[in-house]
Amino acid sequence: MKIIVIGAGAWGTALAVSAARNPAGHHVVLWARDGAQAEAMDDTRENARYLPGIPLPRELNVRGGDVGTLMQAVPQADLIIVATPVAGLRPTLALLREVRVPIGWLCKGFEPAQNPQAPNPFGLMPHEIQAQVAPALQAGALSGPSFAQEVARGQPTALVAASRQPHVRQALVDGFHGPTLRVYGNEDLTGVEVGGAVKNVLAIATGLADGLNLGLNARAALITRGLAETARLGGALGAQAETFMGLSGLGDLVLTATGDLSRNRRVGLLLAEGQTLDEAVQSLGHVAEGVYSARTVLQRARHLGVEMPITECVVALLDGQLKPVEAVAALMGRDPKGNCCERMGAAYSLVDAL
Ligand SMILES: NC(=O)c1ccc[n+]([C@@H]2O[C@H](COP(=O)([O-])OP(=O)(O)OC[C@H]3O[C@@H](n4cnc5c(N)ncnc54)[C@H](O)[C@@H]3O)[C@@H](O)[C@H]2O)c1
Ligand SMILES: O=P(O)(O)OC[C@H](O)CO
Repeated sequence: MKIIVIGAGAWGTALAVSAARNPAGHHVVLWARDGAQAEAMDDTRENARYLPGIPLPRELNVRGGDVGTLMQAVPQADLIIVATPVAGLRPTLALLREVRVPIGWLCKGFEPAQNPQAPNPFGLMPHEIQAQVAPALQAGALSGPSFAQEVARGQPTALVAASRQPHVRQALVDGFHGPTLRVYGNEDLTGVEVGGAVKNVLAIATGLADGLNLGLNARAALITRGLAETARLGGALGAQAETFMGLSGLGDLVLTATGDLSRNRRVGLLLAEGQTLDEAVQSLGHVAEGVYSARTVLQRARHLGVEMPITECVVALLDGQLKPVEAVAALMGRDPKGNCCERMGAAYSLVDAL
């Protein structure tokens, strides 16, 4: 297959490396918007800025800079991957709107509201952005628990190819399934996108709780209740409940909330250390989508009448309305409702210990 990966951040580079090493013998082009970055990567055979220490295989073609050059290469592709953050999805899909080969995006997040004055002021999920700017595309998402560094090193990983169109799912499987990377199809694109976006918000919360030494019990409570609020939002948006028990739901939530390679978890840890949000974001050097998605997730939940208490606390923290210790107290100190064993009330003593 001929595969173009647009976006040479950590994840686009890792997947391009993985596809180029695939025994199926794909022809892979990795395209960076920064021409100088592309040249440096081609010279040194390393993405020193976003994925240092991983040699780029000889088979991987690195290109960049001129969008015209990219658009010349596009007609020869069998599969196009948009590897930008959510912030780059809208313009990139608009550029590709006439393309008729399968397209997959990798970003995990909800877009911030474009125009707060509009009649429907909510930010969108990736597939909703596509429906708006490029409705005729054959498209879907590649998601699931996957740190770029591990995929690039060839460590075993399982992903989800989500699309309502079976041939798009198949193209994503054909492009990336291999000896160390398993790719499973799922038609529930909404569920996969909700899982991928909300876990980033929840990872900020677990990073914060871990940074304040609340302990492993609190972390497990946050993950469990976080999964419950993710599934509530997903259900209200039309997702299937079982998606949240799979790789792109529970799987990605556990990885991101507990794995120290996570940039979102790192934001929570840095805030707990006393850094400001700006300092935390700057020091990452990579995108942490939860920072940009949290408000939209909450807006959509409120609009649908869905309760998302952990997301509420993360938004209040990011907006500076709560200090880290106050956010954690708010997270853990909710009134128990219904079945109290299932509620955060079980963790009250952790707050008292603060
Ligand atoms: N890194 C991972 O392990 C991983 C795994 C799965 C999914 N993702 C998701 O993939 C997406 C990309 O993550 P990443 O790790 O590659 O990020 P990164 O921070 O490593 O790199 C971001 C890349 O996007 C480019 N970029 C930034 N803003 C842009 C814009 N507005 N338009 C176009 N390009 C832009 C940058 O130049 C850079 O090449 C995110 O949504 C992330 O949640 C990342
Ligand atoms: O580093 P994070 O927090 O952006 O998470 C990366 C991946 O989404 C994990 O699946």
